[in-house]
Amino acid sequence: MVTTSIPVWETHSPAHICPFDQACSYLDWAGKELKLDAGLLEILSHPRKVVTVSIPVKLDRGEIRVFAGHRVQHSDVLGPYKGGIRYHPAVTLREVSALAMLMTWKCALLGIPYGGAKGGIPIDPKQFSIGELERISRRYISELIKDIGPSVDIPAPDMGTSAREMAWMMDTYSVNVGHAVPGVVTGKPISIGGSRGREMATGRGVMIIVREALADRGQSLAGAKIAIQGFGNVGGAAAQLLHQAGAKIIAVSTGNGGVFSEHGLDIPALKAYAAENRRSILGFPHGTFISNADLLTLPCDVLIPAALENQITEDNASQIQAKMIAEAANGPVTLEANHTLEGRGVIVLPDILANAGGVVVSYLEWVQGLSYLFWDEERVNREMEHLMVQAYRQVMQQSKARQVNLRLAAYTLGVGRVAQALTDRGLYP
Ligand SMILES: NC(=O)C1=CN([C@@H]2O[C@H](COP(=O)(O)OP(=O)(O)OC[C@H]3O[C@@H](n4cnc5c(N)ncnc54)[C@H](OP(=O)(O)O)[C@@H]3O)[C@@H](O)[C@H]2O)C=CC1
Ligand SMILES: O=C(O)CCC(=O)C(=O)O
Repeated sequence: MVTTSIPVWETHSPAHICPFDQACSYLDWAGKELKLDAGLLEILSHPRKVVTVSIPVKLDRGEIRVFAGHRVQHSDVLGPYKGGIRYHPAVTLREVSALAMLMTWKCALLGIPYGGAKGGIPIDPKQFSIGELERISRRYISELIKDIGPSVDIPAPDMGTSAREMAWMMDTYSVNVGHAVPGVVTGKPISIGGSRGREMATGRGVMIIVREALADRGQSLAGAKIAIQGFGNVGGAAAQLLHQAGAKIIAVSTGNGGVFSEHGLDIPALKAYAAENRRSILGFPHGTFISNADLLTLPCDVLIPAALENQITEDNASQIQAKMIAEAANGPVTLEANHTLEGRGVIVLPDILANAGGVVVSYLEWVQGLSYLFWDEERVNREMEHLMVQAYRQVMQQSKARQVNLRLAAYTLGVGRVAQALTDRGLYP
C-alpha cells in the first residue's frame, strides 16, 4: 500500500531554534571580526548545491514508502565536498544545510583539502530492519550517483549511520560505475579500504582537545570530572578514551536519559551493558537515573555534548555548572548561549575544532586509499594527533592575537581561509 504520493521535503524542526539561522549567525560574527565584504559573506552563506531525492523503498511487510534524501554541498573552494550522512527523525533540509556549512569551516581550520557537505534522511533507523536500511541506503546513493565521487563529494558516517551503511554505499556506487571505488566514501570497514582508527577517531580527537585545554590550565585528564551527553560513536569513544586516561566519567546519556555516579562510572562495563541492551543504558546497576536536562547542568570540570544541536540555549546556559564545554556534537551551543557562557567564564571548545578528529581520519583514509598504501593504527593516530594539536595551538594563538573567545578564533581561521581561497581563485569579487 502506498502511504504517501507527495513527499514532504521540508519538515519543521521540533526545536524552536533553526540550525541554519544559527550557522549563518556564527558566519556573520566571524565576517564582522574579519571585516569581510558583504558580497563575500553573501556567497559564503549560501550552499553551492542542494539536492533532494525521492527514495522509494518496499518495506518488509510489503508497504511502499517514499523517503526524502538530502545532500547539501556548501563549498568546494578548497577541494572535494566532504561530510557525513545522518539518519535521524529530526533531519530537515535547513539542518543539513547548517551542518554542511560547519564542515566547510572545519576542514579549512584543520588544513585538510576539502570543502563542506552533509547528507541526511529523516528516519529513525531503530524503526527499520537491516534489510530495509540497506535498501534505503542503496537507493539514496543511486539517486545521488552523479553528485558524488572520490574527487567530487565524499560522504562518511554521522548520527545513525556507521561503517555498515558506508559499505553499502561504496558497493552501490561501485556497481553503478562498473569497478570498485573505495575512495567514494570514508568510514568504511577495513576490509574494503577503511582506515584503522576511524571508528574511534572523533572521540579520540575530543579527548586530545580536552587534554590540551586542561593542560593549558594546569590540569590533567587524570581525576577530571566529566559528563557526556550521547553514548554513540562519538560519545562512547570519548568516554572510553577519557576513562582510560584516568578521567572520572560521572554521567553519560542516550536519547531517553542517562546514568550518573558521583564516584565515576565503569565505562567498559557500561559499554558491555549497552551492547547487550540494544544501545540502551537505562537500568545499568552501578549508577542512578539522570535526565538529559539534569546531566547538562551537573557540576563538573568538562561537559561534553555528543548528540544533537541546540542542547545549550538561553534557557539553560545560566545553569551550566561545568568549567569547560567540549562540543563533540555539531552545534550543541547556540550563539546566545555562547555569549552567556563566555560572560560566566565557561570555556567553550568549539565543534569545528573539538570534533574534527573524525574528518581528519577520513582524510587519512582517503589518502591511504588513493596511494594504495595502508598504515597501522599507531601511525594513523599519530598523524591525526599532529593535525589536531596543530589546529588547537593555532586557535589559541588566534584567540590571544585577536582577543576573542575560542569559537570566534576558530571561525575566523576557518572562514578566513575559505574567503582567501575564494579571492585567490578569482571567484570574488
Ligand atoms: N560520527 C562521526 O564521526 C562524527 C559525528 N559528529 C557529531 O557527533 C554527534 C553524535 O554523532 P554520533 O555519535 O556519530 O551518532 P550516533 O548515532 O552514533 O550516537 C548518537 C547518540 O546520541 C544519543 N541521542 C540521540 N538523541 C538524543 C537526545 N535528544 N538527547 C540525548 N542523547 C541523544 C543517541 O541515543 P539513542 O541511541 O537513544 O538515539 C546516541 O547515544 C552528532 O552531532 C554528529 O554530527 C561530529 C563529527 C564526526
Ligand atoms: O568524516 C567525515 O568525512 C565527516 C564527519 C562529519 O560528518 C563531521 O565532522 O561532522
